[in-house]
Amino acid sequence: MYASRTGNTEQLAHLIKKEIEGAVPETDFVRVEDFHTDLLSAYQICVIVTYSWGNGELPREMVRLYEAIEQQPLSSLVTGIAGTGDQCYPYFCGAVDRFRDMLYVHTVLAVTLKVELAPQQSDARKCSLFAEKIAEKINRQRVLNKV
Ligand SMILES: Cc1cc2nc3c(=O)[nH]c(=O)nc-3n(C[C@H](O)[C@H](O)[C@H](O)COP(=O)(O)O)c2cc1C
Repeated sequence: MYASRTGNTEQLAHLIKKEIEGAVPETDFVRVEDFHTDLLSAYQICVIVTYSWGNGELPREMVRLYEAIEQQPLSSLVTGIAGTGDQCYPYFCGAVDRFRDMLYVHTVLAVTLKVELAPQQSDARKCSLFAEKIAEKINRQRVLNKV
């Protein structure tokens, strides 16, 4: 799930999606504005990709998702949070940090990733590691749930 104004975060979301598809059989790829938060509990994994706004704030369109995760019982949802930002701003990728802190408390947070503006070739490896961390966490959850 992603939010993007000028395309950097959408590019990052596509890279992550490509990597996750190699690790997870069935995925949906949606802009956050098009996602019904009532469906969150139907998913095993939720990956959020966001830009930052204001002074390291969440984009307005991400607030509904943030609050829904905070309020719903999603303690076995495996999550990952990634984002793009600009180091010129004092709070680089602040929205990633805000999500990270909330997801750590309310879900099974597997991984975080911050990328400077548009993703570069060197970020592809980071996206691959991001997907690996998600897959590892899902496998661990499966083992734990069997015990
Ligand atoms: C008004 C404004 C405020 C921003 N505030 C921040 C910020 O606080 N922290 C940060 O890391 N980036 C900030 N950015 C940079 C964007 O998050 C960055 O350019 C991002 O890659 C945009 O993603 P998008 O192309 O998907 O829209 C800001 C950009 C604008 C225009």
